[in-house]
Amino acid sequence: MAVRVGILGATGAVGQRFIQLLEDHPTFELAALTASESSAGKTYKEAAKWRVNTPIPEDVAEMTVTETTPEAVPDGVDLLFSSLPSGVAADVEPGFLEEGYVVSSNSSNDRMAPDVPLTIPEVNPGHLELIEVQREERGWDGALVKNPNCSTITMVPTLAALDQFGLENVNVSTLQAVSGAGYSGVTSMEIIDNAIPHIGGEEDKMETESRKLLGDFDGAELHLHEMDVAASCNRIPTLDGHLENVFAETTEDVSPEEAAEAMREYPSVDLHSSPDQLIHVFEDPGRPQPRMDRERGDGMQISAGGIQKTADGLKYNCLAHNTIRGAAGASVLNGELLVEEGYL
Ligand SMILES: NC(=O)C1=CN([C@@H]2O[C@H](COP(=O)(O)OP(=O)(O)OC[C@H]3O[C@@H](n4cnc5c(N)ncnc54)[C@H](OP(=O)(O)O)[C@@H]3O)[C@@H](O)[C@H]2O)C=CC1
Ligand SMILES: N[C@@H](CC(=O)OP(=O)(O)O)C(=O)O
Repeated sequence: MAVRVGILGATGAVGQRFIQLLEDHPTFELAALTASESSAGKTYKEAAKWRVNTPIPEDVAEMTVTETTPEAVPDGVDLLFSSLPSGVAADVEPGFLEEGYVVSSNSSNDRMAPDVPLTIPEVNPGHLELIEVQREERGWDGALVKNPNCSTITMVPTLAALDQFGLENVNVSTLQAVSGAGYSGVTSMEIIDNAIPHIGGEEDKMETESRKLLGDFDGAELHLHEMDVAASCNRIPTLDGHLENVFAETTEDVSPEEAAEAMREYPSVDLHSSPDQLIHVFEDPGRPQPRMDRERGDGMQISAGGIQKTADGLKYNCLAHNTIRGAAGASVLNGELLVEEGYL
């Protein structure tokens, strides 16, 4: 079954990744591209400054970009991927949901709303059932699903694997690539020969979203995981791939070997964009590294390594591609889950 999809914010950095990932997708057929008023009416190749490392698909290059309104989206589109700036998304996403669209959104607005599923299909697919609560409370026929922040999604699968040992406190320090800030986010003068020890809003997102992702949904309400999470977020001069140093305290004693096995064996799911193995664990303590490991599993696999014991638990490093697993790929995977679960 082909599902006709659209991209809200299709000309942006994440929008371009969506187009790349949707080329030759077995289920999704791209039928709508939206952006701001200044791009509307132009062909995609005129409107977008294409910066992805594969050519614009020829058919997409000639498609006309429309305004980001429900009326502008052609008939027959059922699923929308959203990569709008979060302030814009907060204003316009509800209009699409009221018109009955299913929206898989990468934008950060509403991620912590109690009736919005924040999902990683391999970690908490059951949270999708919050859609029923959402429809009841908001009175719309559509469905809004969010994927987490790119730094959060890099760490959470590894924590999900360790949760069986009783996660109590988690501290994490990040080394984040410049693409996370968008093409014009940090200037070369700011970042070359430098590191910036602050990324606005990022620490709070890691501290809250991770507890929601690992929380329990009881059929009516979602209860956050009880662990405490403290994050320190840093921008470094890599292009893509967020590397993170995690310190996890557990109630049970766990050896590095047991932790590595738990991560390696943490199950993936049978969806097109999900890697065969969710977490690759390196023996070499010098891995993972952004340049060498971000493309693993077509950018969808999480890498981990350097697992060592601490007084109260473990420390290790993890890494993921921030604009694929951390953004567009995460939304596409959520779209595949929505299809699998019958929401489309
Ligand atoms: N860059 C990244 O790696 C990551 C980004 N994100 C999040 O994804 C979202 C998009 O980020 P990114 O792609 O970098 O952003 P960009 O600025 O590159 O792209 C923004 C997109 O939104 C459109 N847009 C802007 N304003 C409006 C408006 N008023 N009405 C309709 N469309 C509008 C733009 O269209 P136009 O070209 O016409 O201006 C463009 O298509 C953000 O919420 C960001 O926080 C999340 C994870 C990673
Ligand atoms: N803040 C992230 C990217 C981002 O836009 O995150 P979010 O999806 O939470 O808005 C980074 O700079 O790497």
